[in-house]
Amino acid sequence: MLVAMRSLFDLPDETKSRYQNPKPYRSYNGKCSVVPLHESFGIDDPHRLSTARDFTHLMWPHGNPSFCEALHTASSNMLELSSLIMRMILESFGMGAEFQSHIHESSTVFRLMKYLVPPPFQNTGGGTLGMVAHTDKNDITILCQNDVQGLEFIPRDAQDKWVRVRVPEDAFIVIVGDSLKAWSNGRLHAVKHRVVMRGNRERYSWGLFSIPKEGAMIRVPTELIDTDHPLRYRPFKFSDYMSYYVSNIRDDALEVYASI
Ligand SMILES: O=C(O)CCC(=O)C(=O)O
Ligand SMILES: [Fe+2]
Repeated sequence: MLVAMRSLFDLPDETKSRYQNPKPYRSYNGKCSVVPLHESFGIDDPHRLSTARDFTHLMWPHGNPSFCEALHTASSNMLELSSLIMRMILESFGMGAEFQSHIHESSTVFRLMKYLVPPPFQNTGGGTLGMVAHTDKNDITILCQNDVQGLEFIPRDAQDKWVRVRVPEDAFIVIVGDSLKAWSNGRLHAVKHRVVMRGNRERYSWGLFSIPKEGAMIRVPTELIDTDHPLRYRPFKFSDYMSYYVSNIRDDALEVYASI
């Protein structure tokens, strides 16, 4: 996957910019003014071979079978892992029977990300922001990276204290997003995270974002409401929440949008 990603990000900017998609966080996004070190693509469902082929063909009209194979295989395997983890989460709440409907109601976005080395004048001890602080909006995210660290998060009860994650080699990171937080009635925490670049090596990361399908409703199941856990979120359509977020980017979007 890393070899494949290098070949993708090494393409000329004009080629990468051919990838446009009206949905948020999909189109090629390169070196924007807020986070100039960051470049990314978001591809819907490349575990479907036809999607992986279409994307590959757009970037390499003469073909690039090894890229296509890497994209298709990584996204298929990470989808399997994501489904397994989702099944474990549902079972831990005694709701394993919901798994089939969850699968039926989800789709995926596979994101490919590169972070450049900060320029010398910015490459100081504090580091340079590679991705702004956010919570993921989807259900769960599975991330992989090369051996360049940079991910930071705020632990659940530590107001604004950023902690650096040291991701072991070949490990996956699993992040709960706002949708799963809302569905679980706040039992699961959607962690705030960001990327900070330090040092002199480029960082590559790639992730599978499991997303509620267009039109899917996020509704707290009655089994997860009791006197210790009164209902915290009203039912909402994921796509409406996404539209709200995109036009009102704010840290507490879920609470403002859906809390009771
Ligand atoms: O690059 C990373 O490790 C983090 C990416 C991330 O948080 C995201 O795409 O939502
Ligand atoms: Fe994220």
